[in-house]
Amino acid sequence: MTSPSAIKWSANQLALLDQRILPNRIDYISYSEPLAVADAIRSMVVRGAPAIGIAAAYGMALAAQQFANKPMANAADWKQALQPARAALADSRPTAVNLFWALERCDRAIEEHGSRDLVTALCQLAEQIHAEDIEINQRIGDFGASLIPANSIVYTHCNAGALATGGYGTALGVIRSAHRDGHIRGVIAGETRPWLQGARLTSWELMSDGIPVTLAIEGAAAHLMREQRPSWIIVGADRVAANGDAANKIGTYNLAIIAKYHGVKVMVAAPTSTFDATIDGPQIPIEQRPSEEISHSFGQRIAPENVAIANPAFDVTPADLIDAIVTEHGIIHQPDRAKVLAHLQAAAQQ
Ligand SMILES: CSC[C@@H](O)[C@@H](O)C(=O)COP(=O)(O)O
Repeated sequence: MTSPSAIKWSANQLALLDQRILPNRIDYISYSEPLAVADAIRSMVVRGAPAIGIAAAYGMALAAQQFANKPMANAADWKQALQPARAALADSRPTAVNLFWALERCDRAIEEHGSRDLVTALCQLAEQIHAEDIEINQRIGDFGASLIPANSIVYTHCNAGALATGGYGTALGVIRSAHRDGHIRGVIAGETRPWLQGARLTSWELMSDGIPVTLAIEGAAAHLMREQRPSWIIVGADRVAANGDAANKIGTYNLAIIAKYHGVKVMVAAPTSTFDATIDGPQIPIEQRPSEEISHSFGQRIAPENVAIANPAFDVTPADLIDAIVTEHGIIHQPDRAKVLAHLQAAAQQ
């Protein structure tokens, strides 16, 4: 796999690959301030649900480093000291539940370590979350690939690749594993307005790995599904709810409806850290992004001044349009509440 890492951590320093300028420039930005990490998440320097969670964990490690030389009596002192950083990170992007999952793991580390070397503990935890994610994606990739028939064209949306995760990717992990198995004839990547993750990131990631990819605008999806007969739509998720509904990049719901009409199957590839068993699909908070992302393109105004703009960053695909949810623990076929909860219960026992 040849894509550069989205997140680098060495000698207790964080560097994030600036995904806003890919693929034209490969630049890393260094971070020593947790509030700057929150800004980096909000402004899409780092994006993709698992990568957001990993970056947030490193943000908490950086926050702890700022208090390395201040005496803390107990966990409550640490919690209070780290609260502004935690609040800023939690406020950065609302839909990706991996963000809150990572922050909750940090909360538990604070409780466990109290006044004992919490700086080291949070640094180690962030590194562990990062390393685990790569391994998890490889498992998702192999489970997902087992569903891809030989000689397949598959269709993906946004970027759920190495760039969106610790490495390897979720949806692109499935595609990587299926390509390794010789089952991929081609990948169609939807360009993904307005941030163009498909055009800028997915096509670049797949080309770097020698996986044949064709870039298309979203409006071509129905036409391409009829003409090219992909075997699967394969996407990632920002949050999978208890009833099996899945929030992912805006436009995923459209694709799932078009797929149903054309008899194309829909796969959601996501780690169990992307599940939120506390709510159903309709309760998933949907991030609304700034209107300038739609009214402007490459710094140039393209819509009339003052036009009303809707810019939801995600939509929710109902479970009955999803054929398989693939996690690091296996495959949930035709997901529903009972299957999702049973899968999570079994995963917790492993
Ligand atoms: C493995 S990434 C899964 C999702 O986070 C991905 O499909 C997606 O929608 C990313 O959206 P983004 O707005 O680029 O963060």
